[in-house]
Amino acid sequence: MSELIVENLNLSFGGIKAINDVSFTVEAGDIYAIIGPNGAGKSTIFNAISRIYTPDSGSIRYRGQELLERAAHQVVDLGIARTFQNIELFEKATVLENLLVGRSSKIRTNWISEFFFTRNVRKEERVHRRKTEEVLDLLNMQQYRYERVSDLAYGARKNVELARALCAEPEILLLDEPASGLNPEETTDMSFWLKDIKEELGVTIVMVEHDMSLVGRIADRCMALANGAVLAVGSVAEVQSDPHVQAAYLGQVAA
Ligand SMILES: Nc1ncnc2c1ncn2[C@@H]1O[C@H](COP(=O)(O)OP(=O)(O)OP(=O)(O)O)[C@@H](O)[C@H]1O
Repeated sequence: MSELIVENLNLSFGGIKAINDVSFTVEAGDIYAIIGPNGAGKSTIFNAISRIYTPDSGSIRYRGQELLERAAHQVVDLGIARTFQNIELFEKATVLENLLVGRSSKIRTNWISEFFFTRNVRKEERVHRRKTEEVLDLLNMQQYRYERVSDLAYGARKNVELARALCAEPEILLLDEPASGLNPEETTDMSFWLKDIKEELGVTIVMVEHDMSLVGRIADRCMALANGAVLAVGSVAEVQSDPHVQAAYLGQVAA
């Protein structure tokens, strides 16, 4: 089943055409990789899906619903969570506190019941804590629970960001460069976490990634972009062997 259908997306910043008639489809349960050289438009696509940017034209349908008719907070409520290229966490807060922030889209009680700390609030808090513990277990992060984010190494902070996105119980996870800044061992760990998230939680993953070793290991489908336009779509092997991709993307990386 198609989970996300992007059609004829166009987005310009002044004279720069960041996205040029981009269309692609993500099937439910897949890991879908978006690759391309710097400035290709990868993050802009994520920002359009999560409604930070409004495209000039086109359509982004998630399970049949037009996302361009929704505001950013509604996109999260629909089950789409994301991470950012540059880690965006509350640095002075603990890991657990950051994860509880990830639960905010699931909070159903209002400020009056919270003020009086009613039974519903206590019950809801238990559910949030249980969910965050499940995520900590899944990503093997229990030992970091009470650590301040600012005290963690970079690789661990990347995991916290992933964990926080998972705490929203998403159906689709948009990951902007999950392996950037990670060493080879951490990248291997990340590939296992992402496979677990796909296989154990059934979450669809769309990831922007430069690290082709990670993409090759886990992506079911791949789209290559350059200058805002689609160069090739297919399996990772098909996309990597496409002559347009080799010229535009791999050529630049090798240069
Ligand atoms: N807010 C913005 N204002 C103006 N131009 C922007 C803005 N965001 C992106 N761009 C431009 O749009 C184009 C696509 O940028 P984008 O960040 O999507 O590329 P990218 O493929 O994610 O690159 P990278 O791999 O370096 O992150 C670039 O030319 C970029 O300079």
